[in-house]
Amino acid sequence: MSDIRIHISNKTYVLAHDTAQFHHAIADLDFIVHPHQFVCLVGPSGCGKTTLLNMIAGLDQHYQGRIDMGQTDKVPSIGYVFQNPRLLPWLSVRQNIEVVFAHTPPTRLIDSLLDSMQLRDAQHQYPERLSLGMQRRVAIIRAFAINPDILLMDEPFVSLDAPTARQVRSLLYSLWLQRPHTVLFVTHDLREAIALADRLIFLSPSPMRVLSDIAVSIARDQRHEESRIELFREQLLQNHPEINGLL
Ligand SMILES: Nc1ncnc2c1ncn2[C@@H]1O[C@H](COP(=O)(O)OP(=O)(O)OP(=O)(O)O)[C@@H](O)[C@H]1O
Repeated sequence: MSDIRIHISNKTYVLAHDTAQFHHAIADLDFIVHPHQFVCLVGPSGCGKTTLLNMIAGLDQHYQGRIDMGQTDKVPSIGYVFQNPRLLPWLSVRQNIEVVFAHTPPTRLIDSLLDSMQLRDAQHQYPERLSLGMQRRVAIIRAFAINPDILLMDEPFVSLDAPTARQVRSLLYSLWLQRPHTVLFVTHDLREAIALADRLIFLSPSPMRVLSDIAVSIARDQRHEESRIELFREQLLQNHPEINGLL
């Protein structure tokens, strides 16, 4: 696995109600993601974060620029956890995970992921019986199960209550430590970003570009300490006036 290079020189949306007008979503966005890095993208609502993830996932190809996954011999595999867990209601938890495999699903891997996300007992339940936090955990397992070259996560804990968000975040973090993947994780929550990331990329309002690219220096085994996270956050806001008022 090599670096992922993202250079978007221009992304515009033509407006549906008036095709002569357009919205300039992204301009000169440039950054590199190193293998197995956990990168959080932080920016104001509507700045273009989901647009960028969709472009990386290949769901939106209408832009000028280049996204280079560094692989010429095979199409990179991409895991995508959307804001909405997008589970199929007629399939059980386990079947919702197995559905991503074209051939025989890897039983032991799925068992291990269900254990990591504390969902083994719920594996035969259907989505309507699950809490939102459980549904989000299933979506995370489904994305990890294919062992993707890059894992895209679009505010996966949005609209969870604070204790549930903390629980799912901590499960995700432990899973990622066991199986370190390259992650691009979108969030509005600066404390969440600091608790998870190797690197924080702050994005401007549209047209979106990189405002700051900051390494998180807190040791991995101290990320559960809220006082460490808060201290880092305060220093960050003090030392980087450009990100004040962004969120
Ligand atoms: N299909 C579309 N047509 C026109 N404009 C669009 C379209 N999709 C998104 N936009 C606009 O592009 C901008 C970026 O949207 P996007 O959803 O990528 O932002 P975001 O940063 O992910 O927002 P949020 O944090 O609120 O989820 C917004 O102004 C949005 O209205």
